[in-house]
Amino acid sequence: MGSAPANVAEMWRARRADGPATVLAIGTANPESCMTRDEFPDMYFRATKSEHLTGLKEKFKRVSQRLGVERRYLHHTEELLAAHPEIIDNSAPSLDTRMDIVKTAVPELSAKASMKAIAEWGRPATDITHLVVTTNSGAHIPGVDFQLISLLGLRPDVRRSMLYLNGCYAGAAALRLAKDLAENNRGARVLVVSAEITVILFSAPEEGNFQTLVNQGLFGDGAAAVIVGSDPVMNNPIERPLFEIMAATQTIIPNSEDAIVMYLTKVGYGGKISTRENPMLIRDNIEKCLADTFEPLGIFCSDWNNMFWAVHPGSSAILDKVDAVLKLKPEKLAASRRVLSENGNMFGATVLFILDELRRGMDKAEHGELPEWGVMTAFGPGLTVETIALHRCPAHGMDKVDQP
Ligand SMILES: CC(C)(COP(=O)(O)OP(=O)(O)OC[C@H]1O[C@@H](n2cnc3c(N)ncnc32)[C@H](O)[C@@H]1OP(=O)(O)O)[C@@H](O)C(=O)NCCC(=O)NCCSC(=O)/C=C/c1ccc(O)cc1
Repeated sequence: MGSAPANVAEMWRARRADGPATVLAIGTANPESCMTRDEFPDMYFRATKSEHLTGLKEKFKRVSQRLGVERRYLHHTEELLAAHPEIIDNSAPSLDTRMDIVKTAVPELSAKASMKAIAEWGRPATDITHLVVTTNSGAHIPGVDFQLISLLGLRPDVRRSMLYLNGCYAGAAALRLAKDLAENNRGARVLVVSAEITVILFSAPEEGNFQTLVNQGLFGDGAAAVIVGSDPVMNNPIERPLFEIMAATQTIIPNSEDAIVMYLTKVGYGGKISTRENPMLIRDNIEKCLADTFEPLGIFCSDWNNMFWAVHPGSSAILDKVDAVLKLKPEKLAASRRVLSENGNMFGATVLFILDELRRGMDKAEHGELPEWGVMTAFGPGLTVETIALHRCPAHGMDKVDQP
């Protein structure tokens, strides 16, 4: 070696960021077509030629009322379903058709959300160093991550991680991965994308199949993009830090492996969601997940109302149980309920929409009302729980750190 080698420990430290991973920008997008809870049953039973199932349609309306979804954006319009009759036939092989649809629809929706995030961030797309993409809608190689390089004009050497089929915890899992990437690679800027097009889950109503009713009343299409990086640049151009990601954990709820099971079949998704048990399993385990995430930070919270909340709204029944066990005031889950009501459950993208909703509160001069510390939590197959400790960034300069 020509020059004296640097101390290995110093070399290692120099490659790592000084500060925690920070959310620097958020963008969201939905398909154009929107259906309200009142409009959807007529379309659904007409498009699937099921209008003779009048009792089931009334039951579907009753179940839909309980799910907490007022409107949803769906890529599968009545016209698209009419053009692909195999999708409405529960016994016809339709996986190829569904995969063809999501192959372009998911990257396009992902790009729409990403462009918004990049525009807000204010730096060129070529400054993105890492890409973490997650979807349950498809399983192509090269995947959505690859398509985004040309759609967004990213560098060909952007380091990509594609997470397929992570269920509803996918968005939080992607954020957890982005945290590690940002903190372990000085100067890294990670684009996180979570996108869902639920045509993969569409099926016609059937007597005795309650699962279908829940699926068709609950899930919606959307994409969210978040830019994560440590040590925000404070000049030329300025980066605007929103939330510091202070801790991120993942755990499995004991004895819950059968609670949500999904798999691809020739007719799209198959599987089972234990609709009665899931709210209870989450209620009984959430406090331990919170303690395991916050206590290593030295935060022992005595009143969870002192935090802001981004809880994945699996359905309103799940939010009700979280509310009850943590004794939360009604406004604490307002962002989760609003996103569920306005978009449906968009799997992994949902918590990122909620984060966007929370920061909009900050932007609307409600900054003082958002507590300094907050929680993101998401649930999915496993049952897997992701829990993230968030620290709201001060509008300018540094807040002193208070215990919640
Ligand atoms: C809306 C539910 C389903 C029912 O609400 P409820 O307040 O308990 O309602 P009721 O007890 O009044 O029941 C309403 C109707 O539904 C019926 N029902 C009530 N549960 C039943 C029942 N399990 N059987 C069959 N009839 C019933 C009940 O009999 C009744 O029928 P009817 O008297 O004719 O009006 C509610 O329990 C609920 O929201 N449960 C939680 C749903 C849930 O687990 N969500 C998790 C979403 S996360 C997720 O699914 C992820 C998916 C995923 C996706 C993609 C991936 O790649 C991976 C994963």
